[in-house]
Amino acid sequence: MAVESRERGGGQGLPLFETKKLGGARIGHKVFAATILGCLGWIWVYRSLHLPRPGEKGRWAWVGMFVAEVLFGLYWVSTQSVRWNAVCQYPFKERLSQRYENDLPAVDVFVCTADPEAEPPAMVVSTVLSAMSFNYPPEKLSVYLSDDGGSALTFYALLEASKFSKRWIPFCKKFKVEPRSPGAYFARHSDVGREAAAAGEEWFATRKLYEDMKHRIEEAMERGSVPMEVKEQHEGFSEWNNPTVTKRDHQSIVKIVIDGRQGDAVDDVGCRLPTLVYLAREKRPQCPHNFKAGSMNALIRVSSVISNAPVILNLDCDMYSNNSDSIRDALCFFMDEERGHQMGFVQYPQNFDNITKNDIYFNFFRVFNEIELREMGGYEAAPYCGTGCFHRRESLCGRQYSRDREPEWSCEARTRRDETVERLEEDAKLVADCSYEKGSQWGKEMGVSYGIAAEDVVTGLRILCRGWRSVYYNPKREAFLGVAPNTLDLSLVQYKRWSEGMFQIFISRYCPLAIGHGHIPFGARLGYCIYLLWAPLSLPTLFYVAVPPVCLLRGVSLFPLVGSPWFVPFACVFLARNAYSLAEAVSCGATPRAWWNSQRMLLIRRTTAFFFAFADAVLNSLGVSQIAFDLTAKVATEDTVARYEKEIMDFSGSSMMFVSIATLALLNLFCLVGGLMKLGMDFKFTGQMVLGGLVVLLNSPVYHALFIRRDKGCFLASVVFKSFVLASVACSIGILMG
Ligand SMILES: O=c1ccn([C@@H]2O[C@H](COP(=O)(O)OP(=O)(O)O[C@H]3O[C@H](CO)[C@@H](O)[C@H](O)[C@H]3O)[C@@H](O)[C@H]2O)c(=O)[nH]1
Ligand SMILES: [Mn+2]
Repeated sequence: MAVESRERGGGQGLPLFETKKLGGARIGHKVFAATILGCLGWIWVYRSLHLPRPGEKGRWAWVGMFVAEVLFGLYWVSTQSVRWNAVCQYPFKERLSQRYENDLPAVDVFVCTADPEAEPPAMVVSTVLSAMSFNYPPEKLSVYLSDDGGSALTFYALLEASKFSKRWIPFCKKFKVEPRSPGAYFARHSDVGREAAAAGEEWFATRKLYEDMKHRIEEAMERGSVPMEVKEQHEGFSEWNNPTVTKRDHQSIVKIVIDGRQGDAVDDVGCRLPTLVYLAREKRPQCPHNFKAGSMNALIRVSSVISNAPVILNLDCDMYSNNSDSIRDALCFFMDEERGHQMGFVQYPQNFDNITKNDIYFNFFRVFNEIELREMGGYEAAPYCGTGCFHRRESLCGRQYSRDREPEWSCEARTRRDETVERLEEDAKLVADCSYEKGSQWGKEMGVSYGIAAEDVVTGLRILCRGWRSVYYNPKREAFLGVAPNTLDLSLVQYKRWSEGMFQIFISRYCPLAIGHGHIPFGARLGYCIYLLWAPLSLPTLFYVAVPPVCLLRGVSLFPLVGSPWFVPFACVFLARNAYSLAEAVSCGATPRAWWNSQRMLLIRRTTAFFFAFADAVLNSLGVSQIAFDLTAKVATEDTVARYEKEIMDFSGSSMMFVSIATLALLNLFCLVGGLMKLGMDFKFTGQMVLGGLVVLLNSPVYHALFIRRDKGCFLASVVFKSFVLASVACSIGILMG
């Protein structure tokens, strides 16, 4: 097929994508890296030469500082692996359509949702509608919604969306609407805008239809049930007739809501509609369902029965498509005649449409998207990040890459064009049953991996180890936009899941330092470790922010005298590292204030989420605890949203993480004040005071919430009480020991 099509023209022989190396300040970076490395060595020499002898005061603190500094140093070295190989990708979708417009492969889009309360169905179906209206031949497009909430309300919302799509898709195509999520589009464009003026009546009518639909869905949500007359209209609701059907206990439900093969599946202007499928895989209390990984695997199998497209796009339910050409861009990487055959997956960055100017919770992965992922892409080993990712079905299903196999783009021979809908649904239900996976390779060699809270990253690594390559593509116009957590609690819970999952990978047999020889370049494997080691990084960080302040109270000096030559490397590392990270963030579009906020969030994450993740991962590996998937809620009360938009931190929550945040902040404050009173401005302690002073400065919103603010986003009284007690105990121990 490839040869034949190429002859049809379309810039014959020209590649479908180009990869360009990003040059930039390479020499400057090398000088910087060498300087830091030199200084790190200098610090280590200082520590080993000045270690207090056994029995001397502060020996253990010194040993701890030494170990922490060695670990920070090594970690820093690994972060350099993703700072010298950046590339930029340029797909040529015009060439793609010139050469292959009639032979484009079918694409299956998977959208996962898990809970109608945390993930409102109105939002979910907006994402589904954005996927249905991709600029792509509809007969080759199928959209699957996996509902782990097993909720009739979500099914109802999908039915509503299928009706609305008949109006929405032609509207999008006619007026070249972007983004094609109706929720996002109407939120962004008002009725006095240019768009409304251009489309006139039709614009208002479409918005009215959308708002009525949204209203009906939200009303059903509030009532907690689907309207009776709707239930009677669609036999699909009979699945929920049995009162024993609950979120955690129900049979497989598969409903082909739109069957794209049928002649009558057309929109308001007579164009074909894409296929639309609702899936709630079987759930039984005694049967582990493996969270999102389990739902992805059920989707892979169910879709193989119904449409079996060779390309799969995976989206979280909040990640709507912001660019209707993303499929075409992604296909350029898979279909390029030279290099396409080895591409296993194409990852787009995760972006959000609710980031505030100074990004108080450091949600926006700016440097990660603009620098680190581009570098991983430079190694052709971009990680799979769970959403916004196009997969080749065969690589996701566990197939080894082989040079000799021609890629198979046509739908598999086993197309079931003539099968009835009922038959397809019955067959699909079988593969969505719990029993289907028993004793199989699903979750192991096939599909998305089980047992690790970061199922996406480990799955990506395993695909790379089977010889496939991966691309990271970061287009100018964001391809997908989602909802970032808007409270501290949500953000920390999310980071806890990520860091725990990633550390689990590090201690599993898929540790990238141990596997991937010959498949994944060493630099990329080291690059993976940056994230996989988040959790253990909490230990030296906790030491570094808890022990020096206590030592200050005790009068134990941990840093060299200001003015002595030994002070130079400390100052150098501190200044150069921060200046560099500030410059990096600003060059990626962050405000200086956002950078400052990011430093606070790094401190908070490392001392809370990462630490608890570390503890849980260790317990988990000992078999004491089980992995969990704490969903990130995508809705919040008005009060919370208002605080988020005003960039006021929200500390409400009773988790131990909040106790840790407040305790560390208070400890540093008490010790700094105590130390200053006891020691005055002693140059021997300047280093410690500066360190403590910085921690206090970073924590200013914490003190504000502890002592001044009186709104609902403050710490709970119980958290305040516990942290005062803990901080005071730590200080007293310090004083007594001194
Ligand atoms: O049992 C479950 C739990 C979650 N989900 C879905 O998984 C997606 C991601 O969940 P979310 O709570 O939004 O987590 P995030 O932290 O935002 O997710 C990131 O991190 C996860 C791994 O930790 C990846 O699975 C996600 O794709 C990635 O976007 C959502 O669409 C959920 O509906 C399920 O389908 N079933
Ligand atoms: Mn999410």
